[in-house]
Order: sequence, then structure tokens, then C-alpha cells
Amino acid sequence: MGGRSSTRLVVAAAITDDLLVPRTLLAARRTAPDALAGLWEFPGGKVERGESVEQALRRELREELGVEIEIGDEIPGPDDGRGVDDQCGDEPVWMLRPGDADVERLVMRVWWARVLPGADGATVEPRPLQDHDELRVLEPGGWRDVAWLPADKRIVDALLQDATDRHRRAYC
Ligand SMILES: Nc1nc2c([nH]c(=O)n2[C@H]2C[C@H](O)[C@@H](COP(=O)(O)OP(=O)(O)OP(=O)(O)O)O2)c(=O)[nH]1
Repeated sequence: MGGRSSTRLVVAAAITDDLLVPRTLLAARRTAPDALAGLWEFPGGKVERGESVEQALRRELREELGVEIEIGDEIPGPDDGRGVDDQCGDEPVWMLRPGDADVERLVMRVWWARVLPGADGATVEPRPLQDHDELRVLEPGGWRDVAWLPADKRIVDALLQDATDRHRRAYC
């Protein structure tokens, strides 16, 4: 089938222990499709019609990991977000996959996030409920130590840079 391709927006969370001075980073191992299974990513997914990016991010984290989150700062991407479905402005995005006549272009926006405690104040541990078979909390110095999806590698680098800057501002 031919026709004009559209651009689909994916939202994802860089889950950390501390939004202001991040030390850890959560990676999730995909189970599908075959081409991506076994590789690691940020939990999240596609924004659905009629949803805001924030609603989509909260829904995906609830479905995939069973957690409620506090959303921190965005890690803006270097790519052009104009013409993206489901977003009003031209926020910069991370290109995941260039589209062609048959395949939609995929772009992503990423935010720092922190898992909220339960109503009783108890710590809630993320669980791989859907789309992932393993979660890993990467410690400082180990954020590059899993096989990230190809498009995610430069996002991990940007997160590392941002975390390093925040540590410097907090402690120097
Ligand atoms: N969630 C997520 N997707 C990513 C990342 N990096 C990356 O290239 N992708 C790609 C993989 C998929 O092709 C696409 C996201 O689709 P998805 O399968 O996670 O989203 P979804 O559950 O809403 O999708 P669907 O089953 O409704 O098609 O973006 C990442 O860090 N997180």
C-alpha cells in the first residue's frame, strides 16, 4: 500500500531515583517484535488519539510497570518535531525511524521520572507486566552497560550528560 506517511509520537520515561540529581537509570528489555526483542529501552509507547503526552506517559508506565510516576524535566532531542501527530507545537524530538511511503516515521520525547510511593507510603517496585521480560536498575557508571535499542544510544548519552551537569551544579 502506498500513500503519504505520517509521523507517530512515542513518549518514554528515564526512571531515576532522584529527579534533581539522578544516580540510577531504569532499562527495560523488550520482548517483541523479533527484530527488537532482547534489546533494552525506556518504558513508554505511542501516544494514542485524543491523549496528551502526559496522559500517554502515565498510562504506559501504569500498563507496563504497574507504577505511578512523578514527571521531571524533559530531555529535549535534536531533531525537528514539526508535523508530529498528537503534539501541538514544534517541540524538538528524538528521531527513532525515518518513514517512507509505507512505514510511518517514528519520533520520541523523553522525560526524567520517579516512581511514586503507594497510597500507604510504601515503596513500589516496577514490575515487567507487559512488553518487557526484565527490568534493570543501572547504577552510576553502568548506564551504557546494556544493549540499548540503536536509536536510544544517543539518548542515554544525553541523559548521562544532563545527570553529570546536575551533579556538578549540586555539589561543586
Ligand atoms: N517504548 C519505547 N519505544 C522505543 C524506544 N526506542 C525506540 O526506538 N522505540 C521504538 C520501538 C517501537 O518501534 C516504537 C514504540 O512502540 P511500542 O511498541 O513501544 O509502543 P506501543 O506499545 O504503544 O505500540 P503498539 O503495540 O500499539 O504498536 O518505538 C524506547 O526507548 N522506548
